[in-house]
Amino acid sequence: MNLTAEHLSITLSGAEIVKDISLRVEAGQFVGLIGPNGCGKSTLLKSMYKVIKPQKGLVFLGETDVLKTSERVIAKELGVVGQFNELNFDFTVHEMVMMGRTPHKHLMEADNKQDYELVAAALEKVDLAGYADRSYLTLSGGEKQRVILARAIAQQPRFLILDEPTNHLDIKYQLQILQVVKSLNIGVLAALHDLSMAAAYCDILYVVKRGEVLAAGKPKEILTNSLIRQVYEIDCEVYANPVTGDLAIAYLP
Ligand SMILES: Nc1ncnc2c1ncn2[C@@H]1O[C@H](COP(=O)(O)OP(=O)(O)OP(=O)(O)O)[C@@H](O)[C@H]1O
Repeated sequence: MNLTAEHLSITLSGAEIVKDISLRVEAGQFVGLIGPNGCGKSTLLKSMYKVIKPQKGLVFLGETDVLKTSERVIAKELGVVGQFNELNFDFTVHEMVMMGRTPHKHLMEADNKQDYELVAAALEKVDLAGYADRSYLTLSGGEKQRVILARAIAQQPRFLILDEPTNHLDIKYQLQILQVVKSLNIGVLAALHDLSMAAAYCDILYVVKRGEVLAAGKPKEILTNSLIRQVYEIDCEVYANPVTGDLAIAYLP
């Protein structure tokens, strides 16, 4: 399933945070959104998953007009892993992940065998198989992040939006989470901070600065010394990692 944004503009408290952004993620593609703190990545993503209403523009998930369709209908197709995963009430890890099944069920419909299997499989995927009965509030930041991803996996979405999914994660789980997400083989739009990881996992990158798309394309084609300098105001040298051949970046003093 593909996702498109057409000419999105978002003004918050009088400031134009997202300025006429259009982007497209094809079915099965992993697309990254990169750019400095405060450039508007989360705001753009929130408008695409209906938490913020844009002043202008359209969002389509396949043929569905997202902004005109109910959250419940969208949630059958779209999974979201947001940036902040704090709760006021406590749930067990099992209950948290089971919430991913809600969009597929009628009101008061009991959880069935398939729901239980999907929840167990999702927890297995994020390496939290033994955590089902733990209280969510007692988990570390990285464990919480993986529970939220498990919830999105149990939801069986056809598209996934992720806002800094590797926040809080140590290197093992950063790699694991991106691999798990990639292995789902669904369209993914993810805001990412680590440029080398974004280059390694994303088919296409959109580079955002001050609410505008500065560049878009294949990571190896667009991540140049001059673009990184322009976006992040730092000096660097982009090179091919001699061990892996992947794009690597040396940040210069
Ligand atoms: N409700 C709001 N009212 C006013 N300004 C806001 C509001 N929400 C966000 N902003 C501002 O919009 C800008 C973009 O924020 P956003 O969270 O989208 O950036 P980001 O690119 O995701 O940043 P980061 O990498 O730090 O997560 C920031 O300057 C932020 O302070």
